[in-house]
Amino acid sequence: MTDEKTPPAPLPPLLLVGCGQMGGAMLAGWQADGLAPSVILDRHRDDIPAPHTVVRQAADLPDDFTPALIVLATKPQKAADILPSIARFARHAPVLSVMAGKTVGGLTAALAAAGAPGATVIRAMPNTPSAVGQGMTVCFAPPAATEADRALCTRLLSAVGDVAWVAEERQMDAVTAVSGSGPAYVFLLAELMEQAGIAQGLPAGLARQIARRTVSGAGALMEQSGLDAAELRRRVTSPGGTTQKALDVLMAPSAWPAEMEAAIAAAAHRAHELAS
Ligand SMILES: NC(=O)c1ccc[n+]([C@@H]2O[C@H](COP(=O)([O-])OP(=O)(O)OC[C@H]3O[C@@H](n4cnc5c(N)ncnc54)[C@H](OP(=O)(O)O)[C@@H]3O)[C@@H](O)[C@H]2O)c1
Ligand code: PRO
Repeated sequence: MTDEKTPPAPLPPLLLVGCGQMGGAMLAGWQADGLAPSVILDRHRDDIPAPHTVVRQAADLPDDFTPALIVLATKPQKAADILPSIARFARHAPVLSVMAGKTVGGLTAALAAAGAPGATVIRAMPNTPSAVGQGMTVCFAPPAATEADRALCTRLLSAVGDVAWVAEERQMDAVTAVSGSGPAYVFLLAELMEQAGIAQGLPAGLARQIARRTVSGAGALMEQSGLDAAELRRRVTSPGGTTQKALDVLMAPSAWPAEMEAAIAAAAHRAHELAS
């Protein structure tokens, strides 16, 4: 008998289409987890070491490559250009799209028109903390996807963070607005706290250090404590103290509560628009 856990299955060979901010973030995590020799299509990357192969244009994709999964990580606006060039691989391997907005139905139809009828398409919305294994990815699979397809996606995406699945595709727009775009809201918070610290007379370097560390430290505390965010907030807020004065500004009904709701609604609306 041994207490040692069975190691997870090795990550399979991928065709990664687009290796920019999001594709690159996921690839960094997958490389750290022993990704099998894969092919990356991106015109800008020349820094990805063996055993992986980088091609700059779709015409250079090797005919004899048999990926277990095709990951689509180009901008949604480029989907129509790229899909015909990868359709030949989609006849044999499922497609995992991380493109905001693009629907399973739309991608499946485009692949069928490009010569891959009946291709299996699964959607995922990851975020850039995947680069450090702290990602949050939410997936949607249509009924045509098999349990093996779903397990493959879960295995791959759990190598770079947490994974959840939704049963209704329309929920992907809200997910995109909250966790896909969400790191940007948190980074903005760090930026604004730094600027406000400088406005209060702090040296720029110190303002930067305390803003960044406060954001990352609060995130780590939330993660490790498992407590509700609201309870952690209350534990900082002494009655009649300094935090309460700041929260009176931020939590006014027309301030952050309304602004965050409007911001997330705007992002979700844009995700919906990107479908077409
Ligand atoms: N960034 C995020 O935080 C995030 C989070 C979740 C989901 N996503 C989704 O992930 C996708 C990628 O976003 P991103 O921010 O990573 O975009 P990005 O940085 O522009 O990455 C896409 C990469 O693919 C390359 N590319 C596109 N078409 C190509 C072609 N035909 N041949 C060779 N290379 C090609 C692009 O080069 P060019 O720039 O020259 O075209 C670029 O290097 C989007 O659909 C987005 O909705 C992004
Ligand atoms: N980045 C992509 C966008 O801004 C999708 C979520 C995060 O459209």
